[in-house]
Amino acid sequence: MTVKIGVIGTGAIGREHVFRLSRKIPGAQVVALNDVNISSCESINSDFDLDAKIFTDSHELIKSDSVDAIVVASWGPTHEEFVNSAISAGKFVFCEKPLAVTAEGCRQIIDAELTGGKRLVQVGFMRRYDQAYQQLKKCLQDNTIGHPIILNCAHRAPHAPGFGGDMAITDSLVHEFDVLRWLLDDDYVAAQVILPRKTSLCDEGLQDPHIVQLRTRQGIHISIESFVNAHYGYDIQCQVVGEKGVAALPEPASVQLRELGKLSHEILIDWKDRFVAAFDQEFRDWIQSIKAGKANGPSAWDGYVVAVTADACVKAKHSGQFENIDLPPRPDFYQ
Ligand SMILES: NC(=O)c1ccc[n+]([C@@H]2O[C@H](COP(=O)([O-])OP(=O)(O)OC[C@H]3O[C@@H](n4cnc5c(N)ncnc54)[C@H](O)[C@@H]3O)[C@@H](O)[C@H]2O)c1
Ligand SMILES: O[C@H]1[C@H](O)[C@@H](O)[C@H](O)[C@@H](O)[C@H]1O
Repeated sequence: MTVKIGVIGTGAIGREHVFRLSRKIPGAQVVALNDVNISSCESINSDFDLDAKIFTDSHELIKSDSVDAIVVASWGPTHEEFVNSAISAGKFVFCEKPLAVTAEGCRQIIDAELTGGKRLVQVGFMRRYDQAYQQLKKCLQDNTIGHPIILNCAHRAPHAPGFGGDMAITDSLVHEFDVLRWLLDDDYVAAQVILPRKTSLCDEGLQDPHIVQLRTRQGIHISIESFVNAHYGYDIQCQVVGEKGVAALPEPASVQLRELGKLSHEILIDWKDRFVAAFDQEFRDWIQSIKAGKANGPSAWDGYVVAVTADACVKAKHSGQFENIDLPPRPDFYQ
């Protein structure tokens, strides 16, 4: 069986996903494209030698009989509308983060899925599929370092073009908010945001970096440095301090060089290169889950928890205080 896919949003990541679904993932075929910028769909068809039908109306693409499942990779504020439309059409939908830009929007998606009685939504939290994070999780599950007590993490990117307001939290740190609760099998109860001296090497008016502190139900203290204009590279760090040892996320493999009086390693620059294998695995799993008839990756509930966490962090950034993260009980549907 080939899963026929329609992709909404063919910008930077939409283009990447069309490429991987068409060239790398068995059992998938991209048959339909939609973007407000039609020329980006046309160039994808010609660059990847595809013959996908270009829809000018995203809702027509979602309803089309020729489309089995939808990938939403458009601008964040459009996600909620397209995911709800896919649920109404009874179709599987993979939605890039964020699931919705408000926690309330995520909650409504959960309600729609619960009413339909079937898990259809997967959210694009690809770090769970990254081998380095999986190795770190295995180390914690094996109790190698005892109970985790403190996490020291960093999310550094060279530049953040187009970033404004609180996007370092709502657009970037959402990856940490998802992957760390998955890593620890825990949930957050409170957040505080500390604002260090601003870098002078970013757009005027932007606060960068941030230090986000999270407290979990088990009492674990998490500190995440978000520095999205760090210039030197794309660098994701996660160190877990346990009762009897320390475990750190493995670095991406790179050749160790000794030359001209230096010992060096390359550091990646682009997020696409850091998580390429994770994106591939995420889509392999998604296609398998569609064939099996039930979405099983990061769920609408996970998208909701992340949105509640991001809201608390934004509030904490402006109040300077610890803010509570209040979650209702997780519905059995998402266990
Ligand atoms: N998982 C990840 O690591 C990751 C990486 C990058 C981006 N993303 C997410 O993917 C989404 C897209 O990001 P991007 O970097 O590709 O942005 P982008 O700006 O390059 O692309 C967004 C595309 O959406 C299109 N679009 C906007 N409104 C639309 C609408 N109403 N209908 C159809 N198309 C519409 C735009 O024309 C554009 O082509 C964002 O939500 C972003 O947070 C996730
Ligand atoms: O949209 C991107 C993407 O999600 C990357 O994985 C993340 O590290 C960036 O900071 C973010 O802006």
